[in-house]
Amino acid sequence: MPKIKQSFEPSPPLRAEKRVRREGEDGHGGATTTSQQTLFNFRFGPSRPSKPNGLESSFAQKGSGKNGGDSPAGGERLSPDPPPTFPPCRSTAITFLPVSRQDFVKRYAVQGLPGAEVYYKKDFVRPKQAKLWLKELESLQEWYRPKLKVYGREIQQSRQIAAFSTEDGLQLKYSGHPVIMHHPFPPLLQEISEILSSDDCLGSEVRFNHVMLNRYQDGSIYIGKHSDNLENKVIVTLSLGAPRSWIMERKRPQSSQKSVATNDEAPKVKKRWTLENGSLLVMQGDTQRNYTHEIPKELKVKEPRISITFRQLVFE
Ligand SMILES: O=C(O)CCC(=O)C(=O)O
Ligand SMILES: [Fe+2]
Repeated sequence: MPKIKQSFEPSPPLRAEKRVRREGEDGHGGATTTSQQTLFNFRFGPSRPSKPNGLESSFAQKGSGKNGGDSPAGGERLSPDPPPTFPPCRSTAITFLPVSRQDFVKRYAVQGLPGAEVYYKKDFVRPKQAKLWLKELESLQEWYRPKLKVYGREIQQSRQIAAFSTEDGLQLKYSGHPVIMHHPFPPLLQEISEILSSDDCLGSEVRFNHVMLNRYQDGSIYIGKHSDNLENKVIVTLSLGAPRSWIMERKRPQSSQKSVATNDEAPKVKKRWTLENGSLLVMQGDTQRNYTHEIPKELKVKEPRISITFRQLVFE
């Protein structure tokens, strides 16, 4: 694959490109252009720093041609490059690391949220591509509305969800109920996950073992103020469809954490912005510990939205 220097616009991932062609022909939006530039917008910055902790990237190895394909000096090349190999430990013991690309974190850090580590890129995927992905995800068979127990009564959640993991046996509770977890990721989610975990994007050290989808039929469907479990070390949300408001609010400090000098509580911190169609949001670090988030009701919104939340679920 030819490498374009000074640019972080990756070559089109082959499968993603084929997929768009096929869907254009199917009439879902009719976009038949296959140029990467019209679909994705991963340009994060001018330079790619070296990988943190000296980790070797399995993605970087793919195109390096170093896996046995190099011939000895002056020697004849006897066999074609073998298929790429991966470090043997990767399939069983995956290392999870947060997003650390300096070009990304500097450029997309959300200001004004002390004690949180949040990044937002408004135009991660072209709006047309985001709509195509929304359509494809809507046809998944795994959507369901969990039943929740509220004051002893069973009610059905209005928001549809679908959950997937990379490994069998990953269990999760959702409002006290076991989540119906499927594995592996469906092809589209696997493709997007690989795009995110690439050196052209968030970095090959940023990997995911769980994805939770949320479907908001319209603005009457919402998600109340909450924090996700601390096991969610990194959550990367791709928003598809209707733009929706997003509110983050600092949790009230415990009384013991009040300023001793003034006995004042820490000032309220609340921030609201819109998660656009095709946008990318990253939450990591102490964000869940210190902040709640929510998507409020907005009755003026008439279109559906799907959020894909790629997660690093790590139980310590
Ligand atoms: O839909 C979203 O963007 C947020 C979903 C969310 O907060 C969650 O699934 O925990
Ligand atoms: Fe959440």
